[in-house]
Amino acid sequence: MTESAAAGIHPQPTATSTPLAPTKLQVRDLHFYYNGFHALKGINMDIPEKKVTAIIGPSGCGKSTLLRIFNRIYAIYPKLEAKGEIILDNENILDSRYSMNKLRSKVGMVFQKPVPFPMTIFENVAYGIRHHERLSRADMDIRVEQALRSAALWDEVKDKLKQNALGLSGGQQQRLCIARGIALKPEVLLLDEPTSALDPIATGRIEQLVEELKSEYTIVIVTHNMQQAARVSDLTAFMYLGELIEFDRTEKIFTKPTKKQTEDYITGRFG
Ligand SMILES: Nc1ncnc2c1ncn2[C@@H]1O[C@H](COP(=O)(O)OP(=O)(O)OP(=O)(O)O)[C@@H](O)[C@H]1O
Repeated sequence: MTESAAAGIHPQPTATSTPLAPTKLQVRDLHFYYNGFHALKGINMDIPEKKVTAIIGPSGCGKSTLLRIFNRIYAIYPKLEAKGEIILDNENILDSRYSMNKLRSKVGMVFQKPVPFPMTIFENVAYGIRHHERLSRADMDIRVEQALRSAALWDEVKDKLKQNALGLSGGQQQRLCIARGIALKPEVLLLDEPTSALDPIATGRIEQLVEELKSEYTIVIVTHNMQQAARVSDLTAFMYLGELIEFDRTEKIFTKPTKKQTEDYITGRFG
């Protein structure tokens, strides 16, 4: 074993790159089937800790499918099947014995459209925490405030915590959903096109937030927006027809991609 492998630092699956950080999620020969349809074909990638990894590619290439496997959302549907391994902290999260509760506490997810619960701003954040932990009233107040501060929303909502969350703007709702995810203190945060329903100002705030959050969380973001991938991510994965075509440092993907398909996509020749 090499010294870096022994230290848990795995090279990215491209010949030229050197690892940015220890690996947090190791994807090994991952295949995914929707009722027999082969949607992901032998994906291998090492996602580094406390960095932002973007997944890009044309519609239908499997970006969201891959992201959702990281917290096993598919497991609730009987005809969906994943094969291969995803190692998180030395354990295979695809193993049916791996506890879903544990996975939910380690891996948080934020969806494309913000979907606050129809309850107060405070309760939106507190709800998930209550499911996992018993906290005193005072401790809960602190946790909710911390989460809202981390999501850069506290100053805007601190005087209206008892108001219904549905009264917030779209951008505020999305930051509330991020606060809800952060409140459980996950290690990995999955963002599925988190700004596609937002205006440019709200998008800018979320991008800034992603930049701030990466000091504490391993972030994986799916985006249709290549400029966004270039702005926020350290590494970019380009997918096409269920395969991982190229995965490297973002700067390299956008300036000197190795594969022709990547180049064609980033220069707008297809997709
Ligand atoms: N529930 C499903 N049942 C059957 N096939 C599905 C299902 N969801 C996705 N697929 C198929 O799997 C493939 C990958 O879909 P996925 O949603 O992961 O792509 P994507 O890259 O995220 O696309 P988009 O950018 O349009 O969101 C596509 O061919 C899609 O039609």
